[in-house]
Amino acid sequence: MPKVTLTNLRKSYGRNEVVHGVSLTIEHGEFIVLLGPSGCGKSTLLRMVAGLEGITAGEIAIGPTVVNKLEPRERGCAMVFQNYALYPHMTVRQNIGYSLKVAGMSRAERTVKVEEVAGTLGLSDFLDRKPSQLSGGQRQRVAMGRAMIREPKIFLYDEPLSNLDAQLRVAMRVEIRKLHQRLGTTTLFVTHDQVEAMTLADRIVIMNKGNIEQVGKPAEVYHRPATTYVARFIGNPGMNLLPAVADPGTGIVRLADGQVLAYDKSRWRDIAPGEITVGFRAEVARLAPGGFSARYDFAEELGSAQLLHGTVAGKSVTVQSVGNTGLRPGDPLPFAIAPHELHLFAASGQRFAEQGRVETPARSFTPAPAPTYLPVA
Ligand SMILES: Nc1ncnc2c1ncn2[C@@H]1O[C@H](COP(=O)(O)OP(=O)(O)OP(=O)(O)O)[C@@H](O)[C@H]1O
Repeated sequence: MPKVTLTNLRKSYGRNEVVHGVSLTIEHGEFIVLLGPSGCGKSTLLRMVAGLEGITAGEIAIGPTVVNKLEPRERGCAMVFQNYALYPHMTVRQNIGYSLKVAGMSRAERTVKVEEVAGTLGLSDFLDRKPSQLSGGQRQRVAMGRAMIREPKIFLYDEPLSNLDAQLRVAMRVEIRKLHQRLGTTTLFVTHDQVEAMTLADRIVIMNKGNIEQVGKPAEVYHRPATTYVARFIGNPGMNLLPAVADPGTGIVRLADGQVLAYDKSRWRDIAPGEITVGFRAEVARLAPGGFSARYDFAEELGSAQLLHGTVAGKSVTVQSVGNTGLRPGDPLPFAIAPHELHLFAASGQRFAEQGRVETPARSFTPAPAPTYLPVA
């Protein structure tokens, strides 16, 4: 499986530049997710790799070959679209086998290959149905089968799960991940859904207005967001971000309402005194009387926990709690945050530099005690 190298890739429509010089290497066999809000240029980037859009400047290489001038079919990519793009008058068998037929493969050979791919995707019982007789998830599997049968060097997915209901999306996510484990095909997957990105990707590329904001493993972008944009975009809810004034001498930050938070002074480098943004995740705040305090607004029930929404220094904050708090709107919402859980960003939105190597926090894991069995009498 080849690697894909994008070098300083630009795209303009008329005078409007929508991709501003993107460079990215997708390693051999890697699953990369392009993530960003609507209009950030992720589909354009994918379509440029596929050859469906021309490029304005820069270079795309698949393996050692620069493919800028190659036709889509010469690039070895197979694309799966959001709307499936199946032929409605053809059966599942014909849809999956169509590219082999066009390539002149015999009927007998085609039958073997189509049945093999259909088996992999759990479609064996539907081969003689038309797309209109299938569920959304089954149609999407046919679309994947059509891509797979060409044995592409690269899979390109453009929001393939957007038209599916929530449960089916989760099921298809698992199938796509398993398929990737089995085939190891280099994959570029576009989505605006950060949960999809976190669960599927080897590495996530977070895009903002035609630029790459951060590239990293899911845990990296979650635990060490490079900018406030990433901090807000990744995680559900996104990171709490509050404007503050830093005092690097004492290692505290002061919010607009005068409340202070202490950060880990030994960790952060080059914190200039003055305005910064301080961030923390909802799940690291502990409800604690006498701690830092917000005004309680309302709660969201998640089943396993509650998200408590409040206001501090005129900004919204969200903290997680387990169990019923009995709080009423307007009550104080007191909580504490350990200094090492705070993230510090410059006024520009860039994360401040940290000392040495900072590991992604490891979750402690305590094995369950071995079960004890009563002797059978
Ligand atoms: N054919 C076109 N002509 C002019 N502008 C275009 C064209 N295609 C896309 N754009 C613009 O390029 C920008 C990037 O579009 P793109 O479709 O890549 O975004 P996206 O991140 O994939 O968004 P979405 O999730 O909504 O598909 C947008 O501002 C869009 O309006």
